[in-house]
Amino acid sequence: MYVQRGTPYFDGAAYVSQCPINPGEIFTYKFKVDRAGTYFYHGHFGMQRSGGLYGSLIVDLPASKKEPFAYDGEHSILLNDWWHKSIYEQELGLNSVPFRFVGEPQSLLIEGRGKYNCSLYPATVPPTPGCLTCNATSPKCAPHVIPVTPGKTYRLRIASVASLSSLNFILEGHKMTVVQADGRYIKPFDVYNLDVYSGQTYDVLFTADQDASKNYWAAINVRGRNPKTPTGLAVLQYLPNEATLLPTTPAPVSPIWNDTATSISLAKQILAKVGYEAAPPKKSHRTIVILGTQNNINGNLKWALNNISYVHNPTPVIAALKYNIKGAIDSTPPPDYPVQDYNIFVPPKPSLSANYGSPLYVFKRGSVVDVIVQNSNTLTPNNSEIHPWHLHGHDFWVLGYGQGMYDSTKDAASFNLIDPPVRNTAAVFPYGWVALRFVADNPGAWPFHCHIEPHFHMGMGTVFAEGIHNLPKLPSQTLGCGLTKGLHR
Ligand SMILES: O=C1O[C@H]([C@@H](O)CO)C(O)=C1O
Repeated sequence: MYVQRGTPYFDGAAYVSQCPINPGEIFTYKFKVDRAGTYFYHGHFGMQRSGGLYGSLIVDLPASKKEPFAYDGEHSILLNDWWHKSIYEQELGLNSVPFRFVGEPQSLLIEGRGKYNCSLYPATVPPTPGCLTCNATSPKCAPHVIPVTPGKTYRLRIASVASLSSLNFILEGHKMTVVQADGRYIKPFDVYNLDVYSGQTYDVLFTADQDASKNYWAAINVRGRNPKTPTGLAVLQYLPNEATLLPTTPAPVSPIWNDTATSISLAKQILAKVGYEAAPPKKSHRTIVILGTQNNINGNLKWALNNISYVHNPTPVIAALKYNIKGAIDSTPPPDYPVQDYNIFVPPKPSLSANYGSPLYVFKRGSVVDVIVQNSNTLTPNNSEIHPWHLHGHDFWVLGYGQGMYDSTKDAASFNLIDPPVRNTAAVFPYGWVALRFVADNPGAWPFHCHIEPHFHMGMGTVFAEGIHNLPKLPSQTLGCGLTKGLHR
């Protein structure tokens, strides 16, 4: 389980440690509700999120405070993708030689509901009886309904816990004003469709100002991957119309999946609301450049960062550092950005083999860190994918996006230091880079990883740590596995 704004123990230890929770065991998570906004929680291990372990988390402002925007009502819009194969089968495929990818999802879900055309089910597999009787009027299978009163303004709290898909959200015929990203204020801007990457949240406002005799579709489509999944649909119900009055219009269409330019220009429109979010420090103390590559390690398909494919540490990282447990963690420093002449536009050379590892980046507490994530070509020629990068325990400023190879002299000069958005998940686009700045001011050990569940599973992550010795005594519940066995201090 992962809580976005947890205590150092739980938004870090529970994840980084991989300490299993035994059946029947009661585990308490504490976290400080320190910022109003739209968040979510989810399980991270063994593809738990793909299996349905997630939910939304909404933190209201104290009664004495007001948002800098007005609305009459609000709805949660939790987005996800869904597979028919169990998470165990998916995980097994990812770990197998030859590799079997999870493939495109069977359905896209809005608030946990989606649909599937049962006639596509292979004739050899008898459909479940529920599947046969499912239709739009059966309450069990009906799409999610978003009721609105004509003329009123609503806040949609959109969050994506998708395992794989980058999604594009549309409210048929309605303009949306985007006011928050990842729970932080942004300069409001208007859109008719919005890209939402896994791990991101957006708060948007819209007014129910269309023909009130009809209902409308709320829709999600796949971006960034050649879609094989039909549009995910919910019903925007104009009261007092019946919820079962389905729109007669076709499912809304998003920009075509490989129109990266549109996604990049949308990302660049997202700027902080000045006066509500602080500007970043003008300089960083340390810059790390992380090259993400897809690699073949002894026949296994993996992702690697600077040639290291991340494997989880069997010992809780925080405990290993705090108690100096010998041999518990990889003491080799993470490699620097590898080969200067690396060509990001072609698949990695077979001679450039990656290795497994669990290196840690340890930062001085309070220091300002820049992270440049560089994207590259996968093992498939002419292919580079979107990766939403997510940092636990901190928000970062998104200083800039660029195409091609990052150039430290030229590109650093173009960083936005005036009003970059503050967030916790930012996409790196195909063949591009993204520059992030954060203050290492939250004692703990924090995963930094691609939020695509199979990609993290395949090694696309690392751990950032700071101020471990400033942590109080660790709760005994975080100890007990790996080399912390029997260590109850
Ligand atoms: O990690 C991935 O693996 C597949 C493909 O690259 C190899 O099958 C895919 O589309 C991914 O996103």
